[in-house]
Amino acid sequence: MSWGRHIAPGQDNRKLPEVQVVISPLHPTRNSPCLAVLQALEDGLKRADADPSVKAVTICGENGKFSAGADIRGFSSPNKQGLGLGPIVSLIERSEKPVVAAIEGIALGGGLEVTLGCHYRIAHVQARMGLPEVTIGLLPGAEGTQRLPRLIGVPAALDIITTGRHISASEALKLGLVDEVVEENTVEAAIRLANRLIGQPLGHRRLSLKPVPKLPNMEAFLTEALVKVKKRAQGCLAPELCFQAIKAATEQPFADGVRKERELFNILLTSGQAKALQYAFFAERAVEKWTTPSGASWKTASPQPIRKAAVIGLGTMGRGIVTSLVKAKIPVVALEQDLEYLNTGRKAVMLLLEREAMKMEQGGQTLDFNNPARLQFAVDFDVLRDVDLVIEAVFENMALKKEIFNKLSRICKPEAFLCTNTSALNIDEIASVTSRPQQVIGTHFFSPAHVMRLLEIIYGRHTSPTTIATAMQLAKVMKKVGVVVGNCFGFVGNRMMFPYVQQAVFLLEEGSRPEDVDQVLEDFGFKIGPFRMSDLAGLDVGWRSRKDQGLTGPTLAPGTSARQRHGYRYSPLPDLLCEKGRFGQKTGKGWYQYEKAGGRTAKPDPWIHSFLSEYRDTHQIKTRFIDQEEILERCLFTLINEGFDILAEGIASGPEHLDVVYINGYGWPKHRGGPMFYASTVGLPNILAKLQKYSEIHPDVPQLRPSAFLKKLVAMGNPPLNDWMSYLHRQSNKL
Ligand SMILES: CCC/C=C/C(=O)SCCNC(=O)CCNC(=O)[C@H](O)C(C)(C)COP(=O)([O-])OP(=O)([O-])OC[C@H]1O[C@@H](n2cnc3c(N)ncnc32)[C@H](O)[C@@H]1OP(=O)([O-])[O-]
Repeated sequence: MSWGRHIAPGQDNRKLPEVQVVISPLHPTRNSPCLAVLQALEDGLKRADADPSVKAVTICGENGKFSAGADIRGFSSPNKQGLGLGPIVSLIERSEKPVVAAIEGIALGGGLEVTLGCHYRIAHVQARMGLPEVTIGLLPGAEGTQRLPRLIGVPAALDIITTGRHISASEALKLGLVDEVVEENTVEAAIRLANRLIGQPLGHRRLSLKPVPKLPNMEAFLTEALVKVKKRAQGCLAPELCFQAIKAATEQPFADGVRKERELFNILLTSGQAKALQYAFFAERAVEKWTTPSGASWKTASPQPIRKAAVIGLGTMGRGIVTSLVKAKIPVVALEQDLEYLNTGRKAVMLLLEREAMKMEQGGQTLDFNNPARLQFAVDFDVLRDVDLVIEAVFENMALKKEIFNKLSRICKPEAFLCTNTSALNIDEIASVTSRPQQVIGTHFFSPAHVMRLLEIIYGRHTSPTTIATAMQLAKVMKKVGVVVGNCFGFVGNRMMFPYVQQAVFLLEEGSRPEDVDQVLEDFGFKIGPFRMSDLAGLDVGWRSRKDQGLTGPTLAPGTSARQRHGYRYSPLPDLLCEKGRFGQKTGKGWYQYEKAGGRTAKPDPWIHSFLSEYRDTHQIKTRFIDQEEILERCLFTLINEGFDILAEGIASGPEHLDVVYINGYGWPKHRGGPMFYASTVGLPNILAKLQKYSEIHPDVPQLRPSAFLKKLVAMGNPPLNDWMSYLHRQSNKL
């Protein structure tokens, strides 16, 4: 090579790099590699600048990956490493020698900001880029909010910075974020370009010197954009502060914009939200490392390949599951009980797939689903003989599920895995009718299954580690977050949801209106409050389950008190609504009224208000004003209390599991880190004191009685969340 020397780490075989710099490793350790990396980058640049034989510089990453950005753990370390990156980006930009970034793999966060200091950027066709700081509660604080709008304009910069989405190399090229996309060796292409640039003027390539491209209606555009950003943020601070930083770029000179960016960054850094979001980032990765109380673990279990899968039942859940499998490129057979159901299901699946294909096309991807080798519809169980895995997604009915599993056990090849999509039924009972209980597992999908990320993976008494590992691998391939949990009624998610919804209904009995309760929980950050949720899901679902449990309906013993079951408080309100045909959105009436059956806009319903007051009169309940604090505490603290019981019983192996379930399956606001993280921020002694208070007022509600594990943790001095599980079996002499 003839162009002189450059900075190129990890390219020893090319005999080029005399100055070696690694920008940031993909797997940062907990120490402070960032400081070392920054120092090395700064030293390398200074040496290149001082050395007259160096004519141009190339910056690349190690092992085919440019950089995943700053070490996220560093933001909560005392020296806040990573914050010195801005001046280094400026140093790169000021270089009198051309600097070219060679982007391979990923360039995210601080990594992409480094490239914005470079004079040119070349990306490999497979590379992905983005500024995901917003997703961990921050903003691109290395001058990225000031440089990106200057490079690609305000609308595109706003989109990328406030959503944190990753973009492909082809989109980056279209936007002007990179100058060239190559299919060959990116570093060599960058070196070639650097060679051509030697001696050419660089002023016009220094982004800090460029104006932000004007829009004819910048003010109106920004006003409208802020409304959208706030709406999407649902109480999360970072998107709005990202917006403010970009707005500063449109109004102020570069240096002032950078000062504003720093000020906003510090607000975010010290906000509890950033801590919660960063906890959520690591929690999601921690649950991949599953273990069970019997000692099975991700470390020793190996997943089996799934070359062909089947889905039984093409109702709402089955359709979404088929769609997810097709998107994951797993050939799938979709089975229904007869041709009529099959045709309805087929139409619905094809519609979903067409919509998904359209969405994917916008991102430059294709979805092949019109090929019988990829997707086959059938009514005959015989077609299941060669599949590696079956997901049964029929109606929640134990007898029906057992019948199907018995059949599957006889028809499927011996090594095939049998999964049941259930939200509460006993996995062991389902497995008991098969000859291979070790290959039976629960896979609880969330509706709509092709959209929702959560997959609760429930192992039974006999489920083998290989089966768990295979289900986890399937979740990953389907781009879902698999969380391994034990077998109990409602598993983790629904079990914690029961007391939450129960409290919401009790609050109606005592004086609240559905819209009051929903508002408080939506203000907290839930995407949707419990009554809007119940209307959306359909009140009849819970009604059917309560009838099966003998809590209501014809099997209820005559003379049972209306508001008591088994000696505890019970509210018949949801049953009464169902008896009146108010099933929620599907019937146009539920806890709210809708414009029509199937309508989606919930309006407070005066009928419900008078129904509630008549109900209170009938049962001689004195209506009282219930403040927001009580609504929030009673709903959330009972949910958290159940979480402590779940941990104590070994149903989940750590609080992160519960948090990941709630964030990904139940609309819990991510910027509050999940219910157990939230509990740790409120303080366990506070939660305990409030539960004790409410439990004294409502002694007939066992869900308000504080969990023994919660009490123990408080007695042990309120340890930090990541130490909780180590206290499970320790003795406390204060109890
Ligand atoms: C003023 C300052 C300005 C700069 C701000 C920033 O740059 S903010 C940062 C902006 N950047 C981001 O927000 C990017 C965040 N990262 C990602 O989005 C993804 O990790 C990925 C797309 C890079 C790779 O996805 P994938 O599915 O291939 O792999 P995976 O996700 O399983 O990760 C593998 C392992 O690496 C770990 N780890 C990864 N990145 C970081 C990190 N930055 N830090 C720490 N750790 C990190 C991860 O925890 C896991 O560890 P484990 O469990 O093995 O011990």
